[in-house]
Amino acid sequence: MFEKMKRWKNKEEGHEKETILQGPIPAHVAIIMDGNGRWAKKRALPRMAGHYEGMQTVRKITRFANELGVKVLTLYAFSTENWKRPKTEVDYLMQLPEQFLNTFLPELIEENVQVRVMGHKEQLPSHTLRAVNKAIEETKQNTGLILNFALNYGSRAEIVHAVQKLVDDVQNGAIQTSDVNEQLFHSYLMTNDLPDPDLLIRTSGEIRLSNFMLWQLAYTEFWFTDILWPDFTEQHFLQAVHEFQQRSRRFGGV
Ligand SMILES: CCc1cc(N2CCCCCC2)n2ncc(-c3ccc(F)cc3)c2n1
Repeated sequence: MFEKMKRWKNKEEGHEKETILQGPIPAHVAIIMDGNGRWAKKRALPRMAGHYEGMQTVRKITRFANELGVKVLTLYAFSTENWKRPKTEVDYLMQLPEQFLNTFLPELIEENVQVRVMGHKEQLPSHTLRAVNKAIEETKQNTGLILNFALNYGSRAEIVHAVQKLVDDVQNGAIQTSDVNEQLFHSYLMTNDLPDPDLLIRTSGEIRLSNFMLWQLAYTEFWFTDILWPDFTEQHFLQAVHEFQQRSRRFGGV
């Protein structure tokens, strides 16, 4: 009876962190942080207010994932397609890394978090690049959670760039065509020293990958939620990890 009541409580009120910690914790969690504009629109606020609130959720979920023992947290912060947004919005977005790091870098260092950025950094505004490079440099010795921001990132561009480098290496004799396999190809990707994501979370009800980590997500468990990113909480994160723990993962086997 007690166990039934406890299961009912977990189902009704969410999952206890202690219960989740008894099961496998996904080593690499990737999140497509969607719904910031819609969150603002629902409140008759400018879109930038949704991005600002979404940034607060980044801090909250980073702390919590680190507490849970997640090893890598990859956050899709800006896609190569986002440049098409209005200039005022892009300009606002491009100052968020500085705003986030100016506020939270001391806390990230305190919590032993290592900041990384994957994407085509060379196209970022110099002020943005300066801020992220400073954070990368100041946290590169940290051994806790790897906080990996996908910034000006597009998976198809990543794959094409990997093929170009691989073809160059075959042509200059660094490798043979017969050497090429999935493991070697992975070494040419931006995530070459990271494990593939075990769990992908996408918020705001969109059910698509949006050109995100197309190679790396081949065996990843997907968890989609209607929750808008600014409203995403530790409890939602626990729910996603709980569902991850419930799924038998077969990697294509039986
Ligand atoms: C450049 C676009 C962008 C957008 C953004 N949003 C807006 C869209 C998604 C929701 C989260 C808030 N955040 N939040 C943190 C960063 C960030 C990036 C790199 C870094 F080293 C430190 C922080 C961020 N970057």
